[in-house]
Amino acid sequence: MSDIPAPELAIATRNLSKQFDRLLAVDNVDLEVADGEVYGLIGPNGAGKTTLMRMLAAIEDPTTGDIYLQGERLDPDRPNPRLKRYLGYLPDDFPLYDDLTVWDYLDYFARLYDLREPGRSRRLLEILDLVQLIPKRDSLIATLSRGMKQRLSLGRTILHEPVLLLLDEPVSGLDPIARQQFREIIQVVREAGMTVLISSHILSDLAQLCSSIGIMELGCLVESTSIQELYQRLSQQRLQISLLGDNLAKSLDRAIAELRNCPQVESWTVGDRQLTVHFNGNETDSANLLRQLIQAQVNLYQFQIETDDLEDIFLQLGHQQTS
Ligand SMILES: Nc1ncnc2c1ncn2[C@@H]1O[C@H](COP(=O)(O)OP(=O)(O)OP(=O)(O)O)[C@@H](O)[C@H]1O
Repeated sequence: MSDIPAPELAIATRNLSKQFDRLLAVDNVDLEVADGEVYGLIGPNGAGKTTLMRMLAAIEDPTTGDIYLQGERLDPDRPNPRLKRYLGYLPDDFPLYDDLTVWDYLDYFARLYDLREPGRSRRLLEILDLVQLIPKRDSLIATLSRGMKQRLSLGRTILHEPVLLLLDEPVSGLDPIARQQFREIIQVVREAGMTVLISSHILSDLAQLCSSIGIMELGCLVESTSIQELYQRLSQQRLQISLLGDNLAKSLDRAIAELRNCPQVESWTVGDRQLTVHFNGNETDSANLLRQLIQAQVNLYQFQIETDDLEDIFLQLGHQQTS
């Protein structure tokens, strides 16, 4: 791809690469993120996600290739102040100043962005409300929990009303409640029209948040597609059939005979009082199979359809390093 990308793409890269000495950290990446998307970037440790984000944030210069933000080329040799204003970048290791209060910290950055009063205080209050930190406005940053600190960092990132957010592992180390709070904020930000590129190893979070997913491996973007398309193409369906202990051997024989006769059954494994069946049928097919099992007097107490989630799909693709 070497065409000029369409302006409705919030991000487009063309043949983007980054070489560190002999290591090609980002290898010829053509990334496209449409306006208004939440795009999840996943991949094993060292795949090149942070390096890619740092180039998009204009912190790292590409070795080769081009970056377009909102259709406009990011020129590494020029300061690009307008493009940088589009962007809010939350790195994975951004320092907070422990002995400032929450308010003073945000106020400091608001001044750097040249926000003037009375708009500045209004914006700070809006941000504190969004990141659920109004009760903490006068607390020292040192006294905040990790989740609060991450929400404060996110608040700092969106102070200047960017249209594109780059979030590098923003939920790592957060507990489930803190992650949920973070997801809620991202939903609000998305509804406000921002485009979000987010990297994470917590794939269940990305599955809930993202409209598209990109998978990086050894510097290459090996998948980039909508989450629906990814599920349609790669998600497998399983039936879990749990058997009662009474007459278990007989039940198992009868169940296996029915599975053999069912054209939608691809294979099965037998566990402890449990059959896991790879099944490619629809709801009617599974209803028919259930009826057959009951008519054959299989002593079952559970018959459940399960579908691969994003983590299953990722592992299935062989990217074993992600937690
Ligand atoms: N400044 C640098 N100098 C030399 N090598 C670097 C530099 N920055 C990154 N790398 C290397 O580039 C590769 C990609 O690193 P990067 O941090 O982009 O991966 P990642 O996908 O973000 O990993 P993680 O999931 O662990 O954060 C790694 O092998 C890393 O060691």
